[in-house]
Amino acid sequence: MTGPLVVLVGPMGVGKSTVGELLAARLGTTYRDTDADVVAEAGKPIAEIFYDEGEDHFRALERRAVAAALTGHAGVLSLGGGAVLDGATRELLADRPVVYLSMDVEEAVRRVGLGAARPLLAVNPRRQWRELMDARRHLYEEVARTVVATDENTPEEVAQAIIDALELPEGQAAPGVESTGMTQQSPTRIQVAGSAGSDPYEVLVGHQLLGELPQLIGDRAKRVAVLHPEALADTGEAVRQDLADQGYEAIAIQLPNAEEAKTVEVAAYCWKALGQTGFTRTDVIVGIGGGATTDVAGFVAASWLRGVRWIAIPTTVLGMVDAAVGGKTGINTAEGKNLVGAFHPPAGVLCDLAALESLPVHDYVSGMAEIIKAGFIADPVILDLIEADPEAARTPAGPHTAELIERSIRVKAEVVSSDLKESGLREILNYGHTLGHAIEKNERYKWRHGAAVSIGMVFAAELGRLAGRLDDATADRHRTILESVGLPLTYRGDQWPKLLENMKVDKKSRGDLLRFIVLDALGKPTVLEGPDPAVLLAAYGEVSA
Ligand SMILES: NC(=O)c1ccc[n+]([C@@H]2O[C@H](COP(=O)([O-])OP(=O)(O)OC[C@H]3O[C@@H](n4cnc5c(N)ncnc54)[C@H](O)[C@@H]3O)[C@@H](O)[C@H]2O)c1
Ligand SMILES: O=C(O)C(=O)C[C@@H](O)[C@H](O)[C@H](O)COP(=O)(O)O
Repeated sequence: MTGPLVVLVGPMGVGKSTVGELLAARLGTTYRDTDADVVAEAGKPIAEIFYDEGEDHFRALERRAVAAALTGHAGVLSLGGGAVLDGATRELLADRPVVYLSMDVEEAVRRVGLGAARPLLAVNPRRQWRELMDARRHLYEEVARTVVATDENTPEEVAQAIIDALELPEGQAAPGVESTGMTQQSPTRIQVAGSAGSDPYEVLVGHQLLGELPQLIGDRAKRVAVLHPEALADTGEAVRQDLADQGYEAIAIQLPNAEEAKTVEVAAYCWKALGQTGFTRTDVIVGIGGGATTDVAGFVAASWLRGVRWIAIPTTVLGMVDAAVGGKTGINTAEGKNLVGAFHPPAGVLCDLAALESLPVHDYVSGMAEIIKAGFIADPVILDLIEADPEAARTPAGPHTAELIERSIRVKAEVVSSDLKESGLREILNYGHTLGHAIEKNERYKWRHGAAVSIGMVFAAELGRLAGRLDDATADRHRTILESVGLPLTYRGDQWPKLLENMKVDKKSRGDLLRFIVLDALGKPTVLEGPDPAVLLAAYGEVSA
C-alpha cells in the first residue's frame, strides 16, 4: 500500500506538527497536516468553519482531506485532534502506520493553556481534559499501530521512538529543516512606561500566557474577580477555577456581551459582587474579553475603593491592539460614548493570540479599523502589510497577524507612555473617533466600534483634504484599505444634524470648540480646531450614503 510513512494522531497540543516536521526532516521527506488542507480548501480558519457550518460539515471536509492525503502523500502526515471521532475516518486509517502521541493531564493543561479556540478545554481544564481523553483515548488506540508517550521526552526523543517503533529508514535530512522544540516561543514583551504617577507594565503577545497570571496578581491578593462576557463563560470559569486551584478566593462575574456591558447598571452589579465578596485594596480584578469587557473591568477596578489593581486579558483584535492598553477605562451614558470613566492602567496585559481563533469575522474586522488607524497616524508599514493581502489580514491565520498586532500595540504603548492622561499627544489615538463615537451613539451602541471608527477615519481624511492639509493620495488610501478588509465607508446623509450635536460632547471639545484629529501627511497627525461648519458639512457629504 502506498501512502504516508507515518500518520500521527493525538490530542491538540501534543506536538504533532513539531514532531511531524522533525520526523520528516530525519526521514528526508515532507510533512503534511490535514488541518491545513481543510483550512486551504474552505478558505477560512477551523473555528470559523465550526461557527458557520457546524462540526458535521467540518468532519466531512476533514474526512475528504484525510482520504486525499492517504493516497496522495508519501511523507509524514498528521491529523487534527478530533479526526478519530469520525467512524469513516477511522476506517480509512485501517492498516496504516498510525502513531498515537499521548500525554498526561498536567502536561496537556500546561501545553494547551488558555485558548478560547479550544472550547472543550475552557471550563476547568484538568477535569475537561480528563473527560475528553476518557472519550477519545480508545479511539486513538483503536487506529494506532503504536503509542508514543511525549510527556517527559523532547521532540527528538519522540521522533526517535517513532523511527524505532516503525523501523523507518532514516534518509537524507532535508536542508534547512530544524526542530523548533516542543516548548512554545517566548512571548513578545512590549513595555508601557509609567506616566502621570502610574506604574510601568508589560503587554505580552504570544501563546499560552495564562501561566503569567499568578505572578501578575501577586501574593498580596487574597481574592480575585474574573470579569468576562457571556460569550466567554467557559473561558471565564476556567480562569476562575485555575485561580481557585492556586489558592485564591476567586469569583467570576459574567457581563453582557459587547456594549451592553458598558452601563452604570452593570458597573453597579460588579460593585455589589465585590462588596459581597469582601474585596479589599490588595485584591485584584481580571478582565478577560473584548474592549467592552476590559473597559468595564478597568472602570470597576478604578472605582472600587478608589482603585484596585487589575489585569487585562484581551480576547479580540481590538482589545489587544487598543482597548486593553493605555488605561482608558469607562462606560457609556445615554448622552454619549465613554462619558464616565477614569485613567487607570492595568498591572499587565496578556494577549493570547489563540483567543482570536474563535472570534467571529465581523468582530475580527472591526479590530482592523484600530490597526489601520495606527498605520495612518504612526506606522505606515502596517498599511503596506495589509495592502499586500487584505483578505489574509481579515483572519488570525494571516501571515502577518502577530506583526500587525505587535506594531499597533507599540504605537499605542509609545503614545500612552508619555501622555497617560491625554493632555496632548494622546489625542492622536482618537483619529476617526469624533464622528465614530457620534455614530455609535446615534445607533444606540448597537454598531461595532471599528465600523463606526472606519467611517470616522474617512471623514477625518476628507476633513484634512478639504482643510488643505492632506494630499489626495493619502486621503484616497483610507477608502481603499478600509474597504479592502470589509469595513464601511459611508453613513446616512440625513443624520448630520444629530451627529453634529453628538460630537459636541466629544472629550476633545473645549467649550463650544469642536476639535478633530486630522493628518498633515501619512504618519503626521495634528489637531484641527473649530473647522468652518461648511467644511465639516462638505466632509460629511463625502461619507454620506
Ligand atoms: N479603552 C480604550 O482605550 C479603548 C480603545 C478602543 C476601543 N475601546 C472600546 O472597546 C469596545 C470594543 O471592543 P471590541 O471590538 O473588542 O468588542 P467587544 O468587547 O464588544 O467584543 C465583541 C464581541 O465578541 C465577543 N468576544 C470577545 N472575545 C471573543 C472571542 N475570543 N471569541 C468569541 N467571541 C468573543 C464579545 O463577548 C462581544 O460579543 C468599545 O466599547 C470601544 O469603545 C476602548
Ligand atoms: O487610547 C486612546 O486615547 C484612544 O483614544 C483610543 C481609542 O481608539 C478608543 O476608542 C478610546 O476608548 C476612545 O477614548 P475617548 O476618550 O474618545 O472615549
